[in-house]
Amino acid sequence: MTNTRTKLSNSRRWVIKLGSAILTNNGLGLRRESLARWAGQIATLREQGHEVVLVSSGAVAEGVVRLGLKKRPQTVHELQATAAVGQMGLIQAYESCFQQYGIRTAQVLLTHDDITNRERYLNARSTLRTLIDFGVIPIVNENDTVATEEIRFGDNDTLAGLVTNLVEAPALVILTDQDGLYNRDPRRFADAELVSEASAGDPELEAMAGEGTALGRGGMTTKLRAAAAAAKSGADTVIASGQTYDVLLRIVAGEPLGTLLTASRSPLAARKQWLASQSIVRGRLVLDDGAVRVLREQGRSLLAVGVKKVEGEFARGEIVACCDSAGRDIARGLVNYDAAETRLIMGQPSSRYAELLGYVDEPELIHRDNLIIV
Ligand SMILES: Nc1ncnc2c1ncn2[C@@H]1O[C@H](COP(=O)(O)OP(=O)(O)O)[C@@H](O)[C@H]1O
Ligand SMILES: N[C@@H](CCC(=O)OP(=O)(O)O)C(=O)O
Repeated sequence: MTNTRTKLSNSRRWVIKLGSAILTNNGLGLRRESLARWAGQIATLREQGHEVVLVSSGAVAEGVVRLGLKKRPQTVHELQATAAVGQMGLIQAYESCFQQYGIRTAQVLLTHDDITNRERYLNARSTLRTLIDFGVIPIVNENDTVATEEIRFGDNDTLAGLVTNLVEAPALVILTDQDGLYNRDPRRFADAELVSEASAGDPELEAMAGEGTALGRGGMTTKLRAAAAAAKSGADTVIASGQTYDVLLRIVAGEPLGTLLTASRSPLAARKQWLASQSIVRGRLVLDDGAVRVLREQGRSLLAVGVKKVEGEFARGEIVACCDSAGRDIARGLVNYDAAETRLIMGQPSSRYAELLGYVDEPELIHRDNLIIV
């Protein structure tokens, strides 16, 4: 076992992407027996203490059958309508598989815009994290009714990479119909060799990747891009075959299956480096001496009780600077409340947030994972 495989097996949270190529009967309906097998493995992972977020394709394939069509439609509006019909069946299939293990599931439909827009990003992130905290398995798919490029292209890999960032999972597994990334397309070259490990984002890999199948057309290119995106938040990616026996259990146990694409930084280090590189600071919080001390000396989160003054206008999720009473910058971080809300809760304990704001998001004003000392 390589060091990274061992490290990977210690990951608590896993994003697992199931692609059209293995999930569907050649684009006509879902492979329910395979789905039941993966659900069984995921139930075991949960018993072992792992958290799982699923990114699943298959809506169009299931819609094709439900609508009695002979083949996958061609036009974008027909694909969208077919996905809307099929998504019902997809979710129903997951719900009944997981129900056998007493596990609740939730449907989460996202577009890329939901993830790139800062505020919607934070909302999607809070919802997904809350679902995980509730012990629910989120089943994520592209919101095909409004997406156009992705549905035409048949790519849920990119979404899986973005979801990995969103839930800050240290590990992403992409299950497809090949054993992993080969040095060239194994469907076209019989002598293609499997790449067992490489760095995510290595430009040399793209040259090896070809197009995908007719149903899932992203092929290896989109999987490599997803791994590069996941690596930005410090996640390692494994690309493997969904047909391999007990594939998920074995990958999580650290067995060297498929292709491992490693991230160069840990998730926390990646986030802190991203924070340090951001130059736009939207506002300033003046802290009392006690707050300055716990931030600096104990690496704690910032609570509103330690804030004396709020300067500037900022939205939830933007970056603010924190300074001491003499005006010296001591930290910066992503703030959980906007400027008006922060003015209402400053100097107050978290227990009063609900009364002052009418609701509570997070108990911290800036969580320690989203804070760097400068
Ligand atoms: N270098 C490569 N290594 C492995 N598979 C490749 C490579 N280049 C292209 N492919 C193709 O990518 C396909 C998987 O991608 P895709 O059809 O998009 O699947 P999914 O629906 O799982 O996302 C494989 O069937 C394979 O033919
Ligand atoms: N979102 C769509 C299709 C996405 C898709 O096929 O992507 P992929 O599994 O990456 O080939 C669906 O559920 O049918």
